[in-house]
Amino acid sequence: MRRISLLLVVYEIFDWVITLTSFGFFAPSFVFNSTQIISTITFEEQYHFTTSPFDFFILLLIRQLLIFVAVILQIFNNDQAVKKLFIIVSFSSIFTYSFSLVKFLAFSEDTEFLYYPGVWSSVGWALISSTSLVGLWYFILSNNQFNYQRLINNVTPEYSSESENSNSNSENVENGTSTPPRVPLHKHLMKLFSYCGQQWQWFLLGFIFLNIYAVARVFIPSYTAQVIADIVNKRGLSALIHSVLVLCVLTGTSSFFGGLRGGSFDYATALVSNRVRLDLFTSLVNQDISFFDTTKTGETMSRLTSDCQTISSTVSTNVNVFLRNGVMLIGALVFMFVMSWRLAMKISEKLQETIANANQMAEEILSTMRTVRSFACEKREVNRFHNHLDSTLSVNRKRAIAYMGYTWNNEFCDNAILVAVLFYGGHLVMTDKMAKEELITFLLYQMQLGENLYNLSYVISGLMEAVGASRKVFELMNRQPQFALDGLEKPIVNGNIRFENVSFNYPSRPNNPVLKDLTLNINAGETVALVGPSGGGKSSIVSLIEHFYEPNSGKITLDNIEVRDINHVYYHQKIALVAQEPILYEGSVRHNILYGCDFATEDDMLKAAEMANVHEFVKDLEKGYDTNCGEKGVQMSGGQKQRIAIARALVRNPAVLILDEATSALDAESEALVQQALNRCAKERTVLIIAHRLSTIEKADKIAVISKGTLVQTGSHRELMNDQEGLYYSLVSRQILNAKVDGDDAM
Ligand SMILES: Nc1ncnc2c1ncn2[C@@H]1O[C@H](COP(=O)(O)OP(=O)(O)OP(=O)(O)O)[C@@H](O)[C@H]1O
Repeated sequence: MRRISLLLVVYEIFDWVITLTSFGFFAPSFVFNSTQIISTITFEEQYHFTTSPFDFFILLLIRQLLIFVAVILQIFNNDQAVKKLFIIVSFSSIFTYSFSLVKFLAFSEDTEFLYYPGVWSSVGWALISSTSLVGLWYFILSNNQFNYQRLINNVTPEYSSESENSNSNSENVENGTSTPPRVPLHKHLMKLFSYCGQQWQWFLLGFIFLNIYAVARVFIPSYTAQVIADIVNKRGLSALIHSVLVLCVLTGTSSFFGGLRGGSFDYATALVSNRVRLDLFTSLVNQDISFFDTTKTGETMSRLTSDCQTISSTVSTNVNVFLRNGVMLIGALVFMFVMSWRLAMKISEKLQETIANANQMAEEILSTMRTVRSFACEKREVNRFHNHLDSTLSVNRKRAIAYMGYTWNNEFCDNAILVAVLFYGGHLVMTDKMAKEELITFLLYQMQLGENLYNLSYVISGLMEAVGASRKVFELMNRQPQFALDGLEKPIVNGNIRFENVSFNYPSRPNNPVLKDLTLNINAGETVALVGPSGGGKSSIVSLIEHFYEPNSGKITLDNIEVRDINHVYYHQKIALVAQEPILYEGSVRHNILYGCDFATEDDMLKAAEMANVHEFVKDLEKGYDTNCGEKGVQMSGGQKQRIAIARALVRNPAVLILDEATSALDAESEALVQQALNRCAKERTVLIIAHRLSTIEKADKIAVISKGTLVQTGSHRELMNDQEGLYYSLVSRQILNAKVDGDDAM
């Protein structure tokens, strides 16, 4: 509040001093005459529109009155009135701007006035103050979040700031993260432009072409007027040909360089787009796994595709348009449309959000079409998608209304100036104070000015659209993972894994302890089976060994070195996981086996494939190891996928192999093949298996029974079966361990 008041006082002092001092310079010299000020504001001299600067005094009083009312409203916190006043402020600024130009034209009726410093400073200050008043208002609004939010919410009622905040807060509480502070607009813009800055060579080249283009364009109205005047005044063919030729050269030059400019900026846009996408993708793949537990894939995809496209194309296009117009018109009516920008920004933010929701839903449904079809839910899903599209449409409707108001504003400004110039210019021509061609030239420049103003305001709203689209993108880009993968150690690994008093809960469920003070030792070379009731925490132990999460307390070590201190890439060469549902990528069998293992040779690959029983089926395929696995491995059977996944784990010759119910989804024959592969590779390394099949468990050197996040029993099958009171015994006898087995494999 203090800052705003100080700013207003400074502005008021400036306004008074410059406006009144200008009156003291209403003479063809730089000599200051204070009596001139008195005589102007007290009407001592007779008022005449073309000679008296008294109008500027009236404009000053209007501005001062508006500021006074603004301060009072601020004091009384009357946000509704603040909002309404802004419309008056905008119109007063548009009026001041238009009026000052007309007044300047009036002064210039007598060319002597053009030598009055007071004329220039009065008109100049009126133009500056008309824009700065809106700027000042913007400052007041942006310092008053509550007012601003209310203002926005009046336009998009279904997105009330309260519900928005509460939603994001509850989401964040779930995520276990705090709400990221909203990045100020200027920082946001700086970041946006820094992306353009990285491609400065292309923008510079475009800018050079642009300057040549602009210089040629600036002369076109003048020579167009010349051609019209030649025709109207019947100056003869040679004069006409001369003017037309000059016009041809000018238009040719401007078109040629205009094209080069366009091409350069277009290429720069593509480069910006690449950079933004790459940075976002890099940030995403470096996030901790808990981020992916709570973030919807469709939404992230939408950020990566449509949002990034909006950012790069709008920013670059606008840099292009802005430069083009800025070169042709310096100092413009930019701040006039502050509200339109803010609206454009907010609406675009909402729009991207609704699009992301619709995309997310569509992706989820299209990738699970079998389930949808088997439950005959097509119609239901179409309706759901329709609802999402409706929300997008409703935001689009708001945008259309905002755009309408914004166009009215622009058109009004443009046409008001045109009518004023026509009226006054017509009067000058009729009274022989101006030549016809001068008026035509003036009008053509005036139209160009209008077009430039229009384009500039378009730039601003476009930029705000980019800001809206980029908020979430930058939020994701700037998101710091909850823990860094910055370990440096590269020890020689034997494969001893220890959990020491480990407690853990998932960040998305802070109040749900998963592991409680768990201590577990897995010796190097041992095969250990984790068993226990569903939800007991077995897979969570694996996730912690994989370093997907960090424990809340306690230590997890590999050969006595904390997992977090070991180099991330090195660690995952030594520890390999075959997950319950093996994930294959689009690409050849070879590509999938060698995934993330650049150091392995073709021989290593073949050895791993043989050990995992992959070779046996690949050799019969027409393209062998070059056979495509299809998206997510759809072109492979379950057993084949599983075996390729095992080969992928083995190719890095890991010291620790983790198998998460790796054979549970297979039929007996495939299972036998996979099992054979596993038995083969269990030698010479530590193996940790989460298994429900007794046949697998029995063979383990040690069985760890995990229940409700604690280790309740350890020992060999025989030892554990001796304890008839123990959980293991009851699990086995209740046949829970072999619940997923179809008969003969069971105990
Ligand atoms: N990504 C996750 N985010 C939040 N909670 C989770 C997550 N994964 C598992 N949980 C919860 O953690 C607890 C332990 O789950 P975990 O998968 O480790 O059990 P499990 O012993 O492997 O079970 P099962 O034998 O059924 O696979 C459960 O209550 C589960 O709901």
